[in-house]
Amino acid sequence: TGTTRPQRLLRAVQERATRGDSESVIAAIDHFCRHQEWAMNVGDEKGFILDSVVSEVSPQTALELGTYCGYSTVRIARLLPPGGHLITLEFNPNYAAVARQVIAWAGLEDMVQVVEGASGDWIPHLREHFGIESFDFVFLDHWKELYLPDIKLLEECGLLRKGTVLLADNVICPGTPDYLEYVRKSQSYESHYFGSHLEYTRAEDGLEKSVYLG
Ligand SMILES: Nc1ncc2ncn(CCCCCNC(=O)c3cc(-c4ccc(F)cc4)cc(O)c3O)c2n1
Ligand SMILES: [Mg+2]
Repeated sequence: TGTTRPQRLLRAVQERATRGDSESVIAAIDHFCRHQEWAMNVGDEKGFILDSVVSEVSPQTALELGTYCGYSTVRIARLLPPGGHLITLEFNPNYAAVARQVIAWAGLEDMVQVVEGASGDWIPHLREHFGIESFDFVFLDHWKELYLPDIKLLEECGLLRKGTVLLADNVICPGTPDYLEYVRKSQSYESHYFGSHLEYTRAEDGLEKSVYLG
């Protein structure tokens, strides 16, 4: 019994961040992970790269696979253009419950939909359930071995369009070798690697940005 790490992270947000101020929520989580307990958020260094890609794409429709505590959800949602909307899939109901509260503390609940369940089960139903034609932006941060099957599923379901930008976390650590090989070799993608570090550590990691060419 006792609290879980996500619950302790949420308490740090509620104690340190200002309601409605997404920057203070991001700072509170980074402070908690750097000075109290490491957690698998994309973090501030890779988060800066995520911010620049989201700002460049300025997506009306965005999908995140793997919400965890909602840190990257807040980073993305705070940069969406007017009318923009983010759907984030989370497998673990405890993580989803914490993420909803973190997103609400940041005042971003109107732009975000946290959906509980497995990516593979939900992707085929996103169009009918949420009226999504296709995604402008997809952030991959869930089970590393599901990155490749899930983008193939997104392709098959017609949820990617010419120019859709995929951004994948952890392509070095823990690593997603089959995904990397696929997007770098496929004629359907234009890929670029952004070198960085595993969140809150000096270990090597990075983000792979892949534009779907149709
Ligand atoms: N199917 C489905 N659909 C939807 C879903 N939503 C969540 N899940 C389950 C995903 C569970 C968490 C995924 N994330 C990671 O595992 C992760 C790990 C590290 C890491 C850990 C230890 C180290 F020593 C070094 C690096 C760092 C990261 O940045 C990571 O993102 C889903 N599954
Ligand atoms: Mg990650």
